[in-house]
Order: sequence, then C-alpha cells, then structure tokens
Amino acid sequence: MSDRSPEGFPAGYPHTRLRRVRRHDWSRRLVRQETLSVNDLIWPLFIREGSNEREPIVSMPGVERLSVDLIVDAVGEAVKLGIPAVALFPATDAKLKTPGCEEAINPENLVCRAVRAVKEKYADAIGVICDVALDPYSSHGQDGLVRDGYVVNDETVEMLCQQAIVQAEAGCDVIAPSDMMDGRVGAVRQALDGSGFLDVQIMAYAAKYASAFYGPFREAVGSAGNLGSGDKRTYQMDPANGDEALREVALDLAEGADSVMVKPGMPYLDIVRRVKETFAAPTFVYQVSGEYAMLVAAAQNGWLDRERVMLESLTAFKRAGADGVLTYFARDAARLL
Ligand SMILES: NCC(=O)CCC(=O)O
Ligand SMILES: [Mg+2]
Repeated sequence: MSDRSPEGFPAGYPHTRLRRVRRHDWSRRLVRQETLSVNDLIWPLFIREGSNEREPIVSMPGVERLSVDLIVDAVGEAVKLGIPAVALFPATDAKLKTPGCEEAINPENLVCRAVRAVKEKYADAIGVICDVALDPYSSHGQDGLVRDGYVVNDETVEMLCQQAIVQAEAGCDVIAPSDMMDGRVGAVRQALDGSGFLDVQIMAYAAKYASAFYGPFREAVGSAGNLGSGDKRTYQMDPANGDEALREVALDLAEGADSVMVKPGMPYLDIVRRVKETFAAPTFVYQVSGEYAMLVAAAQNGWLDRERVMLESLTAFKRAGADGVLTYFARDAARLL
C-alpha cells in the first residue's frame, strides 16, 4: 500500500476513510441501503364489544381495545395514511370462552362482525388479516383443543379450517394461522379452496417462538388469566433453535402459504435473515407486544427517544430482510413517513 501509510495501520488507511460518505446528510441519503415506507407496515388492532367504547391496555401504553364502530374509524385512519393492511384481534367476552372453543367458529363472533363492518366501508382499500388459532376463545388459554393436558394437533386443525372459513366468509383477505399445529397451512388451504375462497391469502406464522415477549398481548385479549401458569412450549418453537425455523418455513411454503412470518421480531432478526435468504419468499416479522412495551416504557421514563427507537427498530427489520412488519407503532410510524 501507500508509502504514506503510517506504520502499524491496516492496509488501505488513510486512503479508505469510511467516514467520508457519512459527513453530510446528502451523502448519507445517497448511500443509504434501506428505506422504511408506509408500505412496510401492518397495524394490529384489538376489538372489544360495545359501541363507542375505547379501553386502554395498561401494559401497552397508547394502544386501546376498540368497539367495532371505532375499529372502523381506526381502519379509516389507516386507509388515509396508506397503511396496506390491518390485523384484527378480538378480546372475547370471558363468558364465551369454553374448553371446546365453539365461539371461534361462530360466524357472528366479534372478529367476524368487525371484518364485515370494515369491509363494508372500505372494501379493497385496505387488506384485513385475521389470525386462525383458538386462544381468543379457549377457557384454558391454549391455541388448540386440550385432551389429557395436551394440545392435540389434528383435531385442532379441523377446527382451524372451520374458523378460517367463517372468517373468509366475513370478508377477511388474509388468513394467518398463528397456532403452530403441524399441517395446518395445507389443511386450511384445502378448506378455503374447497369453499371457493381461492384468492384468500395465507400468511403463516411459520416460525413462532414460545416467547416471554407476548405478555402484554395476553392482557390485551384477556387470555393471560386463562393460560395461568401454563405455557405453549409443546407447539411454539424453542427460542434456542434456528435451523428448525427453516424447516417450519419450508413446510408452510410447501403447503401453500403465500407469505411467512417470524415472531417475535427484534430478538429474532437472525431468523428473519436466514428465512429470507433461504426461501426468497414474502417474509414478515411481528414486533410483538413485549417489544412495544419495552420501548414505550423506557421512552415514558425519558430513557429512550420514542420516535427514534421506533424508526430504528423498524428499519432494522428491513435490513434483516423483512418485506413488512406487524407493529403497534404502525400508525405513529406512518404519520412520520
Ligand atoms: N397471534 C398474535 C400474537 O400472539 C401477538 C403477540 C404479541 O403481540 O405479543
Ligand atoms: Mg409448522
């Protein structure tokens, strides 16, 4: 290298100065690789019974459960902001939760009524995503049917297929199986096709980990008390495993998933990257309730800059390879973008 290189410095220095392109804003913008846009955002919303009712979720400051009429208004805001899709989550009345989860397949259940109301007003101006899983409806808080203390797979899958159909009938655009039963994507695809819903998409929660970061969500949908000291480790993935995520994604794609998801988000960016690089399929990531709660709580204490950590975390998902992010920050981020 140059004879001017000071002794002991790595070859290339000082000709290669990486700070050069960082010096001015115009230059930083020119070399920037990732750009977060409103098209990357999916906004999860929580529904409750009643009309003109809004109820704060204590562990998710700034997030509320909304009655169906106010959900329609919130979706209107999303449409105005250009957010491409919302994900609707029902906080089901405790009286309707049973071991058999019958409310999941009631065409008049809360989520189906919300989907119909939203679609009536906004039609194709925005996509509506609904989970397929039994936890909002189970008295035990598990995502499937329980027999002898175990969440049974195949019987649960039969129920999920019926749940997918009632949600598709209500107008849901994307069915998102979040249950982690084996074989559910193929079964749900077949059920949807068999009922004529050829164009209803499946976004598979393919690599969903048995994470402690879901705590505030369980408060939001009122399932925390139902689950008690139980856990979901016999079906959700072990946080210690990476390779298994690729096997899960491979199966879900082979079974007909249109897109896949990694969940949670920030602690699992390596999984997002591996999934995107391996399959080159539409890949989403869920910045879950606990991640939101951490950032917002720290910001409320004045320890973090809310706006900056929000945008930085969302940009990190893009950098890891995600095509989009389910995030409780969606509206706030969209307002800034
Ligand atoms: N199936 C959706 C979730 O479980 C969301 C979890 C979270 O936001 O913590
Ligand atoms: Mg699977």
